Amino acid sequence: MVTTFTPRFIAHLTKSPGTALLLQGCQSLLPLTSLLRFTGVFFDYSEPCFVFQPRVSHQQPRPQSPTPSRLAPVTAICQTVLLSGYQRQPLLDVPPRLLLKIPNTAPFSTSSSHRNDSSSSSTPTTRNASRASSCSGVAKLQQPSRNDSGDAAVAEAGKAGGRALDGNDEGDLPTDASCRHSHRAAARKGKPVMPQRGQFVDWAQLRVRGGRGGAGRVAYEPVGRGRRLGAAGGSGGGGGDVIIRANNSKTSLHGILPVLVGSAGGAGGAGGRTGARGADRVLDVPVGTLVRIWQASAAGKSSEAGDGLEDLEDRGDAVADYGQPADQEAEVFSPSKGEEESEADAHNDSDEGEHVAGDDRSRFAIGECPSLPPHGADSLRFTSPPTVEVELTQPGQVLVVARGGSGGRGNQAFPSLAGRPAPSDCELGTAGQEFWVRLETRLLADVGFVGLPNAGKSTLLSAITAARAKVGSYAFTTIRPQLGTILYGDGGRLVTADIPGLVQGAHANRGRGNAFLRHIERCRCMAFVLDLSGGESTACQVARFQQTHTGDGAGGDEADGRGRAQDIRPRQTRSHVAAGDGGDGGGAAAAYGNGDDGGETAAKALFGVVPLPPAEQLRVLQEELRMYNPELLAAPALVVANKLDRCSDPRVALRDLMAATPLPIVPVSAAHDVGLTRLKDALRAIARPGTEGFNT
Ligand SMILES: Nc1nc2c(ncn2[C@@H]2O[C@H](COP(=O)(O)OP(=O)(O)OP(=O)(O)O)[C@@H](O)[C@H]2O)c(=O)[nH]1
Ligand SMILES: [Mg+2]
Repeated sequence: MVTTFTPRFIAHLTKSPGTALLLQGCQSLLPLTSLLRFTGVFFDYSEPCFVFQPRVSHQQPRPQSPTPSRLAPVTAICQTVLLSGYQRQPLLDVPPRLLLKIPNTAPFSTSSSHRNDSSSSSTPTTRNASRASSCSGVAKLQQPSRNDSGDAAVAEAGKAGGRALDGNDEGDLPTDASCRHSHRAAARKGKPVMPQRGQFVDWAQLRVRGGRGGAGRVAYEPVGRGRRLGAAGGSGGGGGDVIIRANNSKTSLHGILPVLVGSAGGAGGAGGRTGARGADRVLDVPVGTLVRIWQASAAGKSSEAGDGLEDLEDRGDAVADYGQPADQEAEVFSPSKGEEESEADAHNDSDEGEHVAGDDRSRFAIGECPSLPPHGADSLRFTSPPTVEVELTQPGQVLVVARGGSGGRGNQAFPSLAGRPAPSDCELGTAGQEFWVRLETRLLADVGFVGLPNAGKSTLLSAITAARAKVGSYAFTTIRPQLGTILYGDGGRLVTADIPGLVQGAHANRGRGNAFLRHIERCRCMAFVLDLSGGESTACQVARFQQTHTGDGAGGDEADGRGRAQDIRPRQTRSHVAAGDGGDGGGAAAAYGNGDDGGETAAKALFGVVPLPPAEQLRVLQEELRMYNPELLAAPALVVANKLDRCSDPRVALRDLMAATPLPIVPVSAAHDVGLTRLKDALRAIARPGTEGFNT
């Protein structure tokens, strides 16, 4: 019996919850890096070893050391991966329950290091050696789920039984510095780290390259007695494109590979045959994904980044033809209604990086970004505005992000002069276009919980759904949106989203507000979660503090926003307030840090806790939404007056709140399970009017 490994299969394995990769000594990290690229999961390259221990589902794993004979196929597998490169999906045939081990005796044999790690002072080899003894363990790999492409948000959340889709703790896109940090931290503790399937990942960045065109052929018409007749060498086929397609069944950008390359075109053949066109590489993304494209102009620099492309293919003369300012819209095509349905069905199983045969190209309505002068900047790694910015708003919309190179001409295409021998010239194919792409998506939920930090949104989500959101008595506990599903007795369900807390000035990206606000745009309705006691709603003070001490706040470029957002979480280990040391907003907000009380004491010491009346909280929130996008306020909404138990005089507080807003108000205590049934009915009534009535 033989188990077949494809990169997609490996990706499935690594996405499956409970799947583990075990790290022990490695012989060569080169195969390792290739495997990792295929899986889309980046581990710290300094980790000394990787063990893949696949097992057949009905059999128990057999913990044992690999024998030399078992080690043999590993090399073959790695070589297959390397040789096939990114051109084709290699098929790796190994016996089941094979323990794959790459001993750590050879030096680091590639110049590639982790993306953005090139500045690190210690070499991978050094770090590798220093940590070689720290890792051990047993790998458990599960068979992938066949139906991995995911359903709509409702189904996804429902399938998970309200399981948290957030990635608060571990497992995220490989390109995030903070994620790498957490990987390292976890790995130091001997824990394998990998993304959890179903996590909501709202952005990804990757490099795309069209496939190289096939080479032309030198051939001649059938010869007789050594005589050369006319030229008959065909031209090479064009390289495959890299295409991004909006897919209704996708809800997250989870598991997107960091590099996508179209297949190379086939070489020309004798008898004037043109080479086959390379297969397209199609990346399915959720509907509503914003695609930003940067020209990969700094070829040398990007190769330093260690993505390994240069090892597999000559860089050639990839011509960047994106030069369009971001405010101009690129042309995107949508399929007709009928096509859309059939497309969705036909590609339900599609995954990131799926190859689509050249013949199928006609089935896609392909939109192309217009050709414009190349951008002049040397490095466009998300430090400058994107050259193209497109939002895929309709299911089935496709965008060609990198065109494949054209095939080289065969000798048949060269002019032959009368009386002269047939031409013996031919051309190589040209390289495909190459770009950096950043994807951003927004979650789709029925109800979004919007509130200041610490208002109790996550507590509420955990109380009314099966999701287990992280709760902390400090601001910015939640830094990524999280989904949960409310299940009703009659079978109804409602997808709710816990949006990270907004601070005053969020519309100007303070406290990474833009990244959070854009999720609210995709919520059908809103529940403003207010702290009825007002005591812990220190967000406004945080913003004020940041403004005073940094002049800038915690906002900033979204490309590094995630790292900052992590920074602005309190540092639990700090025992005193580090006021005023923040070079940026993150440092300032870290001033909250104070282990036991979650920073409350520190906040009080800094600001003096002036309870923020619920009506004022609501005003701040609505103002931020209005400044960000006035249309948001038109969405159906209600007010959740949380922390009823903490309020000294709830009647007065509620009366004041009712005087301040016409919105329905539902008093609850999420922590003490008070008023939650009523809240669920109220949420249903605004999200699905007519299905349930309620009174406030
Ligand atoms: N007494 C009381 N405390 C509550 C209630 N709801 C939440 N809390 C507490 O309030 C604190 C903040 O709760 P979270 O759910 O983390 O607040 P959040 O709005 O998600 O905060 P961010 O993620 O920072 O935006 C925690 O200490 C909770 O235990 C409640 O109904 N009563
Ligand atoms: Mg929270």
